[in-house]
Amino acid sequence: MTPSSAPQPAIPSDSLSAVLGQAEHVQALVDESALALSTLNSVLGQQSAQAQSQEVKQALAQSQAVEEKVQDASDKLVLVTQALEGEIKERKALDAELALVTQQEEVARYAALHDSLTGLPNRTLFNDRLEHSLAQARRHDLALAVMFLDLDGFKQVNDTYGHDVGDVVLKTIAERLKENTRNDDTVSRLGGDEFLYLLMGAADEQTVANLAQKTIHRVQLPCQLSTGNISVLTSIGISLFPRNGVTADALIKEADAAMYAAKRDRTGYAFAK
Ligand SMILES: Nc1nc2c(ncn2[C@@H]2O[C@H](COP(=O)(O)OP(=O)(O)OP(=O)(O)O)[C@@H](O)[C@H]2O)c(=O)[nH]1
Repeated sequence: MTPSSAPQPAIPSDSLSAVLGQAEHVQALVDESALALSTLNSVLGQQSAQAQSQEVKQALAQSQAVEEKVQDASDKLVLVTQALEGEIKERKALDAELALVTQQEEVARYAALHDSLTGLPNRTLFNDRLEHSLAQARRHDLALAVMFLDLDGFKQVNDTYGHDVGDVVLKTIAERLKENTRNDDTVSRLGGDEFLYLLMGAADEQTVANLAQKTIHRVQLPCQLSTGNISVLTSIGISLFPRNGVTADALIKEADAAMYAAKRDRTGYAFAK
């Protein structure tokens, strides 16, 4: 993911740190040369002016001029190094800001696509995966099924034990549904006590019916809570691609209607007509 709002540094701080290392190395060499020249000049300068030959006087004057230049270069290098250090500090702050923005964008993206209570994919992500799976199913002539789950009498759990206990039950059931899901499949929480299940490559009706039966069984296993064991039942409606619809909306609608029939007739699960 490329964060859009984060400022982008032109040169990474690592590269600048390498340049700073080189500048410090040059600084050390220049300082060394300045010291050597200064020592030499002071030794030469200690001879009395009369004792100095014309050549020595000239060499000394040149050498002193070079010493001044080297010292000047050393002073400038100090300024360059300081500027580089300041730049690196700024770049590091920028890097940290960039990492934070990236992390915040990831958190926001996750939150936008998942249910906050159970951590399951939400309706948006489910729709996205269903659309994608439908495209694959059309292209490769694959079967696909949508199961719509709605817990039975869940309101009673909230009313009897409180909303917090209801939340724990929802999380426990979500965990079981997730464990029951194969890699290609997706289980999502639609909201409230409703879940959607996308089954890829559902070979035949009997296989889907078996999975629905297994899911009903897993959901109704007692949830062991500190307040005692709570069991909830679920009703499941199933729609098949392409028999009951060829779009995501149609398949979910048909599965929803079948779920109501299963709830009404107390059959556990029902296929869309
Ligand atoms: N604890 C908890 N309860 C929720 C949450 N979201 C929705 N509910 C409750 O879940 C219940 C769902 O309503 P219904 O599906 O009509 O309740 P039900 O008793 O299962 O009804 P049937 O499906 O007809 O059996 C309502 O009581 C909501 O208040 C949630 O996040 N946590």
